Amino acid sequence: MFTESVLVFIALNGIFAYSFYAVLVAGQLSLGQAGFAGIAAFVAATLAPTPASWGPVPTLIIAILIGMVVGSLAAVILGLPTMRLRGVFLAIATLGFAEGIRIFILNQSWTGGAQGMSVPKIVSPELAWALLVVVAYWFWRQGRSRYGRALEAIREDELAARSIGIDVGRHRLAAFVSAGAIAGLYGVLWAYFMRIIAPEDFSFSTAIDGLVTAVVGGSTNFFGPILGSGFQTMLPELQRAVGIEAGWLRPFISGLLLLIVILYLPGGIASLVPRRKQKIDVAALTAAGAAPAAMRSHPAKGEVVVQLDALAKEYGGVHAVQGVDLTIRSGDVVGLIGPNGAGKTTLVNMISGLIPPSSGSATVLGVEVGRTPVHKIAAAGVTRTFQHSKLFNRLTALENVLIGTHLVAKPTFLRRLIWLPSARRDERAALAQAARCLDRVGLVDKANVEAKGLSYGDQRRLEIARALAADPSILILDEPAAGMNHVEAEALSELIRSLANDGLTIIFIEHNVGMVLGTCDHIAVLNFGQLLASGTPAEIEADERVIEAYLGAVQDADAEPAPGADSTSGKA
Ligand SMILES: Nc1ncnc2c1ncn2[C@@H]1O[C@H](COP(=O)(O)OP(=O)(O)OP(=O)(O)O)[C@@H](O)[C@H]1O
Repeated sequence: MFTESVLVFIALNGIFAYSFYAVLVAGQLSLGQAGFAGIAAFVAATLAPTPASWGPVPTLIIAILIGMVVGSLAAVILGLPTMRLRGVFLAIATLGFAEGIRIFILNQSWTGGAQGMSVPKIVSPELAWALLVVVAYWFWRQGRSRYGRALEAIREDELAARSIGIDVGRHRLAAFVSAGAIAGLYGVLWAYFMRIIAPEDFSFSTAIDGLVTAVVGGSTNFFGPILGSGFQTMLPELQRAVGIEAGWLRPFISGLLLLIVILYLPGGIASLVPRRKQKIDVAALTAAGAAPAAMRSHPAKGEVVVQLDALAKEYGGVHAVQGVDLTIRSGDVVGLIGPNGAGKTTLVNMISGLIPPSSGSATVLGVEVGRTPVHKIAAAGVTRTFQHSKLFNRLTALENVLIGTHLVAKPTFLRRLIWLPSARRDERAALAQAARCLDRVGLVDKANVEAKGLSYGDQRRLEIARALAADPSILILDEPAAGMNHVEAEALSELIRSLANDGLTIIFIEHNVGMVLGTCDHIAVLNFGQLLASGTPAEIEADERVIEAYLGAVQDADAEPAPGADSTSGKA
């Protein structure tokens, strides 16, 4: 059953599946890999020397290098214009590209057209498996590196990843290029094993086979593609061994399996293999006080950190924010209050760079927002939480916060590949930073719990810990006390004050007026998108316009709770 070709095919299909895995880990669905493999195989087979002149192994090494470079270049050419596409749109665009390549190869004389090209056979099972192990090793080491975590964050929630400071476009392109390089490697190995290559070897069905292998094997575990390939390649062999000839059986079982995996086993076959969960003794880590990650410098107390001038945002005819002038100074706790729909979230979305203003200007930590991408504003020192929690739900609390250290942690992937002790030190420093932040919000004992398993109040605190992990100068909290009980809200208020005492500037939206009055140095009141009033809590409490537009309504609601008028939690 394990003939030479079965062994080689398991390895080759595994390598090809890794080229899908490379982008699936970042949540991208690409079908361009067959095109990358095809162009790489034909170019390498044309340009590489013959075994007669250079010997078989050097010939193959040169062909592999050419193939990987060609595959990467093809991925860059396709990736640059398509990296903004998501889901099925990316799949269609990449599929179109791959088909274009196949037709191009089909119509060239140097490729032999439909007849294809003959190539010397050099690849042996040992060699194919050695290369599969190298590729698997690459993804194993990638997994728990800063780069690997960033890809995971992008897959789980792209917006949250951006607000943590991850350059999503660059990471997605990097993942795409690695997919191109590995597809190129596959193309060359295929060519130098099969003796003859034809454009049909790199068709749509080849891409689908690779994708199915990666998905069935599992795209959240580095050994998934090997399991998927073993399963997919062995299926027809098993069929033959038990004497079933039906040719439709393999595609039928593959299709069925794909359906089962998508519906019931999102982690693929790999998720059935029991895995040692990375349980981390956070308490020990916090106590040991490992070397801190590279922290940044912060503005001096009282320095202007946010300057809004005539800031406005329009949605069609809706003036969500109109002509807001506001100055925020370093170390202050600033509360944003106002009725539902007053424009509070729109305002903080502009400050954090999530949406550009329609007019006016906003300078945040010296950066002009509107022209600056979110991750650069995060890099300048602004992190945030969201009105509707944007945690990475399938990851543990600690993993969530660890991703939050992206901006202050050092890149470790390449050093992890060669086991440099400095990479381990930097990973521990990032872990210690994450542990400290969990400790700060009182979640150390929940470090190893998945985010989706936490209570609502804990999820809110976890989002704060994740935002703190980047060592920001400005922390924006959008309704942090929503869903918290009285005691939890009080603890949160204390946390906010203690963070401000450490020099952090905090801007927070909250409907719990008592908490806002008791926590803030300054309060800005928005009404119908305009700044109704701004001042100290005492000034705001005594302001007739504020009482009329907002505080009066909140007090009435407190006296007689009515549906939809929740003064303590607001809407989540
Ligand atoms: N993407 C959008 N498209 C169209 N209108 C929007 C959009 N986002 C916000 N708005 C509108 O802008 C106005 C301000 O909304 P915003 O969410 O900023 O208010 P808010 O004060 O945060 O309200 P809440 O307290 O309910 O969260 C509302 O009328 C809202 O419907």
